[in-house]
Parts: sequence; structure tokens; C-alpha cells
Amino acid sequence: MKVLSVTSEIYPLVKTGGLADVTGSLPKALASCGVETTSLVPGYPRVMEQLKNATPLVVFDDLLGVRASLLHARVDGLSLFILDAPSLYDRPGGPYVDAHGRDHADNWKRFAALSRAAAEIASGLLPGWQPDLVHTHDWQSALTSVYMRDMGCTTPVVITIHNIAFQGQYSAQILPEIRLPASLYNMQGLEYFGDISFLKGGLQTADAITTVSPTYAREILTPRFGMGMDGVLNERVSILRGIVNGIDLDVWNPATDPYLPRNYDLTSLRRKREIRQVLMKTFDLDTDDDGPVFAAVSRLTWQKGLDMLAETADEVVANGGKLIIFGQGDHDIEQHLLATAQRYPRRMAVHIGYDEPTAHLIHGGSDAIVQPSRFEPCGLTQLYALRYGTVPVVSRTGGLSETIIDANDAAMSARVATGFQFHPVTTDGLRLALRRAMHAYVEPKMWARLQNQGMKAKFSWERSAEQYATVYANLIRKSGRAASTSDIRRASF
Ligand SMILES: Nc1ncnc2c1ncn2[C@@H]1O[C@H](COP(=O)(O)OP(=O)(O)O[C@H]2O[C@H](CO)[C@@H](O)[C@H](O)[C@H]2O)[C@@H](O)[C@H]1O
Repeated sequence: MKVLSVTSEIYPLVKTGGLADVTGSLPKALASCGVETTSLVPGYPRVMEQLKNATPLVVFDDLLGVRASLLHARVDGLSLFILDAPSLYDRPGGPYVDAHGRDHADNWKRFAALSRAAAEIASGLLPGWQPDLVHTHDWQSALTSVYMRDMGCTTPVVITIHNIAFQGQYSAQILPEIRLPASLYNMQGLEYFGDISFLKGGLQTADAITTVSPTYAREILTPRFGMGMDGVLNERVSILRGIVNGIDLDVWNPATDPYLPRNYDLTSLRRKREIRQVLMKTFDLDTDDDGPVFAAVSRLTWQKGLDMLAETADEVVANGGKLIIFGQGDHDIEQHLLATAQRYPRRMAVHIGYDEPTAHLIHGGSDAIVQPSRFEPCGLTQLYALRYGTVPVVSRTGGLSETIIDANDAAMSARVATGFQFHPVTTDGLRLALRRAMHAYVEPKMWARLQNQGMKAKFSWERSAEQYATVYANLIRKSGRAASTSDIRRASF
């Protein structure tokens, strides 16, 4: 079965968050279910730099008015189509924002073009290679199925919602420029509160809608979590389901992680102490052993609730604990966190930045990872924490509620607890959970049991990949097609 995955980021080439982790690791897991995935990604500078031996496939003379070419390459076991369109993607900054952190003004065009190119591939642009199914991710590739249906292409499409907060909402005036008919500006089409929404277009035209945990699949049907899309989703509830994310056990493995100063596993957990020392020094914190080191590695947005964590710093520090926050995002949240850290020199550190080695060091060296998210479709950092023997403290929402088992008395005595959950999602709720974690920390046996149980928890992709493969197979069967087995290597390029 051949699948075209369309995504705005993919690990290890370009990543701003969990979307890249999923689009980078799912294809490998799907391969063992007989699914060959090729992922279409924009040719951002950092993607182009990492390509070796890319094969040019076709040139688009007029992709929404822009000249672009399509390349194929293999990187790190991934089969990739790269949309090389310098006027859209070759610029400083990240995939979505410029060097000053402002959204690229033409994001609508950049991601409409990505979707348009995907639709043309699905419609048979490449001699010898046509997907049996298309899988799109979030608003950035959601227009793919809109273009496909507009072109008369009936290949099945799955759309995955990784985060419904991002919806690709723009003025309807762009419709002619993205070459979509004005007739799509209606309730059953792209119309969205007086504008258009790329995500809504995808939800209306896909054959299956998935999101990244069963709990979040239920939550987004409510006004509180649906963020305006709950109406559309309720209408399409029969094709909506949640499939929990897995993690790449090779990339996140404390026994082999090249970014850790020492490697360890379940039988050598004491080595974590040494990593902790390195972490303290890296973040300029006291290296004493008085209390736990709580850490957060996160995009700094309202969603992630780290403003609440900052408000609990007094309590953590008063109990001998330390706090590390590493991430980047909204300017105001960054400033608030930095200002709080100044009040607790050598006990609290906030570093604004984004890099993979530091994220791994924090997972290896801290005692507990804190994720006080206000909503969380799945969440990956708590899963990485489990694998690293680092105890998660999480809000009870979305995927966090089903991936962490709270250390209440029953779960402790049944030896299944893996972390601490809190609800309601408020500063007081978080404060209480941190208190519980600090009490557990001073009981070495209890803490070790939590670490042990967490490290044994299973969050590989295996089961989830099978679920995606079943969704794909059912759609292909329903569409009356036979999944093809031809391989991209046998195509004409
Ligand atoms: N400063 C930094 N430096 C280095 N790495 C950093 C970093 N800040 C964050 N990261 C990394 O980014 C990833 C974050 O993934 P999450 O799934 O936890 O959240 P995100 O909100 O980005 O993803 C969305 O999509 C994913 C995938 O479906 C869902 O799990 C999630 O709930 C949803 O919000 C992790 O790999 C983390 O290590």
C-alpha cells in the first residue's frame, strides 16, 4: 500500500514540535505493516541543506503563480518528496515565523501551494507513482483534499488533527489566489466565522479524521476544546477516532542516547545522578541534593500552562527543589518566566531556546518532567520522560490523562502508577501535585518504584501504527480500489 503523507515538518529534517516527531517516526512503524509512505515537505533551507543525491522529478511552471520543482530523496530511512519553491520557502526564520518570531505574511500561500502540489501528485502527476491513500496533518496540509476533490480525484484521504488550536484562518478574498472556486465559501465548505479555514476544508473533505488520543477525540466535540470546530466535528463524528501517538524508541533511548553524558537503563538508574550534576551545571544551578529537579521542555504558549508552573516556584524552592524551563514561544510568556527565574537565583533557570541535545539532557538529568497543559491532544514529552525514568507531573487532560497513571494509593499498591496527575487545571491543582511529588521524592523506595513502572510502560508505535494501517486499508477497500504494491524504487524516477 502506498501512502502520500503531507506535512509541514518532519524529524530529523525540520521540527518545531511534536508534529515532526510523529510524521518522522510513523512511516518507519508503518513499514512493518506493509505501508510504504512517502512524505511531501516544503524545501525550507534547513531541509535543502540536508539533502544528498536528490532526484529532480518534475517542474511546476505555475504552482499558484510560483515556479517550483519536485525532488525525491531518501534521508534517514524516510522517503521524501521535497517541494523546492524558493520564493515561498527559501528565507530566514522557521517554518512558520520569520527571524523576529512573526508569522510569515504569506503562510496561506506557502501551505496552499504545498497542498496543491500534493493534490497533483495524488492525481497522477508522476509517471509510475500514484498513492493509494493520502494522509494530511493539521491545517498546513489540510487543503490537499479540497484541491483533490476539486480536481475530481477520489483517492481516499485521512486527516490527523495534532492541535486544533491552529486552524489556518484567512480572509475569503484569497480564494482566487489559491485557485479555489468562490462556491466553496459556504457552510459545508471552507466558510468559517466570516473567513475561510484551511483546517475546516480538510475536515469537510477527508474520508477519515483522526486525532492523537481517544480522550482528545472526545474532548474536541465540546465547545471548550473544539475551539470553534466542534460543530463541524459533531457532524462528522462517525469518521472521527483517536489513535494515541507512539514514540521512536531508537531516538529516545537512555541506553544509547548520544546526547547524554552517561547512558543507563532500568538496571543502572543510579547513573542518572551523574547526568543530573551535568544538567545542574549546564543551567547554572546549585548542585546540592536537597530536593527534586522539576523540568519542562516545551513550546512556550498558553496551551502548555507554564505560567502556572512559574507561579509555584516559591513552593518548589521552599522545599529544596529546583526548576528548569527550556523552550521558546510567545514573547510575553518568555518574559514572565525569565522575570520569575531572576527571583530564585541558582534554584530556578529559564533558558529560551530550542535544541535537541538540551531537550535530551533535560529528560535524562531531571527527576520530574512537568506538563501543566491546559489542553494536550497527546503530548510526547511525558512519554519520553517515562522512558528516561523521569517522573511526569501532568494535568489530567487529553492524551496526558490516558498515558500517565496517577500515583494514588490504589495504583501504587497495584504497582501500576507512573506519575502525578492534577485536576482542575489550575495553579492550586498543580501546586498540590508538586507537593505530592516532593513527598514521594523523599521516600526513595516509592520514587524508585514510580521510575521503574514508568520505564516499563509501553509506548512504541507498534499498536498505533497497526491502527492507522487498518484505517487506511478500510478506506481503500471502501473506495473499491486494490492497494497497489509497487515500490517507489520501481517508479520511473
Ligand atoms: N525548546 C525545545 N528544544 C527542543 N525540543 C523541544 C523544545 N520544545 C519542545 N520540544 C520538543 O517538541 C516536542 C513536543 O511535542 P508535544 O507532543 O509534547 O507537543 P506539541 O504541542 O509540539 O505537539 C502537538 O502535536 C503532537 C503530535 O501529535 C501532540 O502530541 C501534542 O499534544 C500536540 O500539542 C517534543 O519532542 C519536545 O522534546
